[in-house]
Amino acid sequence: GGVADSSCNVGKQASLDAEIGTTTANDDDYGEPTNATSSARVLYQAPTPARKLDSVGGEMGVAQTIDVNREQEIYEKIAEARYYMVNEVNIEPEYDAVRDICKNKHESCAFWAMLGECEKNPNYMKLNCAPICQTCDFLSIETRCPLDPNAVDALYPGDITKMFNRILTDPSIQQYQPTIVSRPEYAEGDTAETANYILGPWMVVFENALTDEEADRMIELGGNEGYQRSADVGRKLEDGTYDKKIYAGRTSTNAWCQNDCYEDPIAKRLMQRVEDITGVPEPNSEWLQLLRYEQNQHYNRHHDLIEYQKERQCGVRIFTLYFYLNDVEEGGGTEFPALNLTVTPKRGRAALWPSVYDHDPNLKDPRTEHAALPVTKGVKYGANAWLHQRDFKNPHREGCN
Ligand SMILES: O=C(O)CCC(=O)C(=O)O
Ligand SMILES: [Fe+2]
Repeated sequence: GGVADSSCNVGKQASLDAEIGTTTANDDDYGEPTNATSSARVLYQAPTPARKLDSVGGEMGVAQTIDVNREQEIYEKIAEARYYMVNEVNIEPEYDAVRDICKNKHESCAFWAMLGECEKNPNYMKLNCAPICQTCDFLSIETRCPLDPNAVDALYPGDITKMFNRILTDPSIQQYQPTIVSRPEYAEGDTAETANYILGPWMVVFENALTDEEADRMIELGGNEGYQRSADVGRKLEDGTYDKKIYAGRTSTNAWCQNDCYEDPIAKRLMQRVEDITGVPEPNSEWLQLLRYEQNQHYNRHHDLIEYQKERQCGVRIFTLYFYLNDVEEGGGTEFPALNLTVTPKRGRAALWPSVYDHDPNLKDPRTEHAALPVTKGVKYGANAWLHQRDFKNPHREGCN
């Protein structure tokens, strides 16, 4: 089985593509950007027609077009880039991972670099004109998105037990009606005969995690954002990010509670509740994933933890808080095979489980593998809150994670 796709990479390409539209330059003086709408590319096409020399810079990716008015400066840029590629990138071991992918991807890279765009529009230029900007190192996500050595984790060893004990005792949380379904040891006074829970990882079901109005509103917000076929984590790409893959083992549709949904007062209240219940700061949470299963749709046995995120700024997923948003006519339970446990969907209910061990909160706890059983009658709506060791939202906006 795979793992549920995280919203980690969503929107990255779109924002990179958008960047180039903001590249501006002054008509009379190439050096000074203005707020004029003309892009460097448009500017380049007038007043003198381009002269395309296929041989110039072609060994560093796309051959560069030469503007006859700025010929000398563009040739200089290309010569400097060649020197950098031959004497640094092709030799130094630190470039091993990026050497083969460091290419100028646009014919105007040298022209733009001559205008100072590597500094003015770095997000686009450093990725798409890396030889000319001399930023091949930027093509590896480890370099582009370095880990902060001072970042604080949400969980250290022992914190999961503390958290669940707080959930069971803190008066402000009892309104959500937590019941323990699994815990590592018997509570004081309980025995195998009297306990109505199993021995396993910590797991709690809340009978009243959200009101009917809140549940209905979340379903409606998902509809507004638009439900699309759910994906899993796919292949690793050249720059260290991951593809998404559609597969027959996960047939639901989902929406992400970003943008308008994220600003909705009821969605905001729910995100705040996730923080209140778990104590994990809101920025550590992915945007709520709003799910819709029609008849026969399901999600095969899988684990929510995504291994590669251990090395990313957000860290691994540590908890899932899963909300059931409607009553399902038949089927659609969440099955935990290792625990011999199935949570039945019911509007207002939620289940909370860790993806990691209490003694090592960066290590996957395989006991919380689970599946969404097929809906056999009716429709099922749910919502995933996936909580990470560290800040998820801000790195995501930078194209990291
Ligand atoms: O729909 C469910 O019951 C569980 C969904 C799930 O496990 C997931 O989306 O990762
Ligand atoms: Fe899951």
